[in-house]
Amino acid sequence: MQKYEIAVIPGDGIGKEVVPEALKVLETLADIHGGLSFEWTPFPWSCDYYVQHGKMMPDDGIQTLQNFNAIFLGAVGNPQVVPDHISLWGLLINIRREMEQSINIRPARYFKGLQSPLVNPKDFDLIVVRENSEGEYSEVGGRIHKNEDEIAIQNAIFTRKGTERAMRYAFELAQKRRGHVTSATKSNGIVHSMPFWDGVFDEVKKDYSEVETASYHIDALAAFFVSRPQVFDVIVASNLFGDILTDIGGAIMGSIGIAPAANINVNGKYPSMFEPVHGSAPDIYGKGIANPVGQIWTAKMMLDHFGEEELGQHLLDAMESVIGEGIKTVDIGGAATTKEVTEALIQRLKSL
Ligand SMILES: NC(=O)c1ccc[n+]([C@@H]2O[C@H](COP(=O)([O-])OP(=O)(O)OC[C@H]3O[C@@H](n4cnc5c(N)ncnc54)[C@H](O)[C@@H]3O)[C@@H](O)[C@H]2O)c1
Ligand SMILES: O=C(O)C[C@@H](O)C(=O)O
Ligand SMILES: [K+]
Ligand SMILES: [Mn+2]
Repeated sequence: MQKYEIAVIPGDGIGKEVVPEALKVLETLADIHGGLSFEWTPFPWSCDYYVQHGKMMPDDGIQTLQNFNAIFLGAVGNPQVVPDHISLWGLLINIRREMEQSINIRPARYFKGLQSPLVNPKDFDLIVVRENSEGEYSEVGGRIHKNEDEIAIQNAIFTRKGTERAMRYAFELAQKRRGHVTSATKSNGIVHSMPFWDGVFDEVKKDYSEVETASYHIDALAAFFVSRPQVFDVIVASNLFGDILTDIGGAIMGSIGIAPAANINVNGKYPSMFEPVHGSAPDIYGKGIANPVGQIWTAKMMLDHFGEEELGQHLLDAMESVIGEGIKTVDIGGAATTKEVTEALIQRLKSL
């Protein structure tokens, strides 16, 4: 019996609604498989935890998480209670950095049965490799003076190691896919880091001569995600550019509530973390209507990471089948609740 020990952090808002649903689905898959099991260890780290303890997670939180095979997280953020930069950096970004989850992979693809807002959605199937540990996300800088003299300085950090690591990951992924990598740049406007980014890309691509490449400024690329997503295979992007592109990826599929993600530790020192692209969605929290598909597809990425690809494929097939029948939440044009979607999916998994 293969056992996977998973740290579960539902977090805030709809994270608390969709994570339990995804766990039910994973339990069903374990039963179907017969040879694997999950042991869930929940952690209440969140904005509620912050209100009680003055921090998002305990000081030894990272050490605690080290003992698991993976971390399964919902979403972080409740801006009415804790400023977003405090909650994000106190939990999500803290884990990404401390646990050296330097790559964030985020697929988007045309999904049967989903109503894409694109008038003519071609059969797109792309994956964004987002640099996840540096770039525009940096605590280097500060604020000085007050009022009209106030100054805010925010430095971006681009290391050769981190940049090359993201790019090599993208090229190796492309070798297993359709053999194309697009670089997201902005070297016309950002005069130091982005010409550097382009230079590293030009060097790295020489090692993957069979992979085709393209490079677009992020503004044009964002527009191409809308106007012709089908031309892309793998896209490599800095932390911020990747963040923005992947919300667009969700939107063109039909809803950001569907988009999955995996924060990958590539050096094997720490577990990886699985959490969907979307946030805590305070505007719909508590109504029971959050789309669980992003969290459930994220569970599929965790199964793939464990090498349980067949089980992951079974889950994806069942998801497509349920959505195709119109059992879906309001954000993608249906009327089902979070729980109704999950229940239908579980029935489908058992019957397929
Ligand atoms: N990875 C994360 O944990 C993460 C990601 C993004 C935002 N956040 C945080 O979440 C909070 C809200 O941020 P935001 O509003 O910018 O982004 P968001 O992703 O939470 O919501 C954006 C929009 O998408 C909708 N949406 C998101 N997920 C959905 C789902 N599963 N089903 C149906 N609709 C869904 C929301 O209702 C909202 O209208 C903030 O505190 C922010 O910092 C956290
Ligand atoms: O900015 C972030 O990385 C948080 C969130 O928007 C995400 O995409 O995970
Ligand atoms: K999330
Ligand atoms: Mn984001």
